[in-house]
Amino acid sequence: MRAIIPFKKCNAKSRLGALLSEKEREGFAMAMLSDVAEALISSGCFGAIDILSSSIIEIRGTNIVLTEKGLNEALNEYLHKMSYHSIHEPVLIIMADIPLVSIKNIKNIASSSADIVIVPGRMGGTNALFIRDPSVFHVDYYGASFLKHREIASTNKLKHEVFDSFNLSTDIDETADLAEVLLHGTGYAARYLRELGFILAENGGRVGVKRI
Ligand SMILES: Nc1nc2c(ncn2[C@@H]2O[C@H](COP(=O)(O)OP(=O)(O)OP(=O)(O)O)[C@@H](O)[C@H]2O)c(=O)[nH]1
Ligand SMILES: C[C@H](OP(=O)(O)O)C(=O)O
Repeated sequence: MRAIIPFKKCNAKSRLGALLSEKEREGFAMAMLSDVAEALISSGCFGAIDILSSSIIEIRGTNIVLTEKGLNEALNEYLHKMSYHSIHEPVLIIMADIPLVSIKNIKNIASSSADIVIVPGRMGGTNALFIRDPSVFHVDYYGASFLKHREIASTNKLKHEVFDSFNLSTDIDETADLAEVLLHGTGYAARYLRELGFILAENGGRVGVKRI
């Protein structure tokens, strides 16, 4: 089985622009990517971990596949190339912005008997996708991609499962999401935010963050 992480480094996490400079957003995106890569490596489930990006990135135990294409185009080209080269191997596509992911989460997905495992992100996204046979599936991210991926699986008559997990559904997109990293994170991303001076703060009854 192989893992694929799409990763945008240039102007990464633009929705966090109110609190973090461009350089800090890139650093934070790299820290989250490192957490995801570490969980994948430690799970021992993958023969290869490929990062699809337009930037040259070095993370121990991973390969970089350079591409200038957008998210969907890059991933679908990757899947298509696997079929073209007769590589019949399941893949796990996993986003780089889910730093709470655990080794157990990865092992649970990898042990599923379904053809497709869809891990929803909050507000309609797809945070991870296990695809047993990449020749019969394509991705369609953005918008309500969770619904689109479920539809693609149904149309292709593939047995699919929805994976329910707090860690995996927590993608870090907006300012409020940073609180989840400080509350639950134990890795690079949580450390990065703390080093920048982020702490938890009361925010009208809910927990938010502030920078000191
Ligand atoms: N290779 C590649 N990966 C991408 C691209 N756009 C987003 N990604 C990755 O896809 C995943 C989900 O993307 P988003 O949540 O939109 O992250 P983002 O684009 O850094 O954040 P925003 O700028 O706030 O939209 C993350 O792992 C990103 O690094 C792209 O154009 N190419
Ligand atoms: C790429 C997109 O990510 P979001 O913008 O929902 O974090 C999705 O999951 O379809």
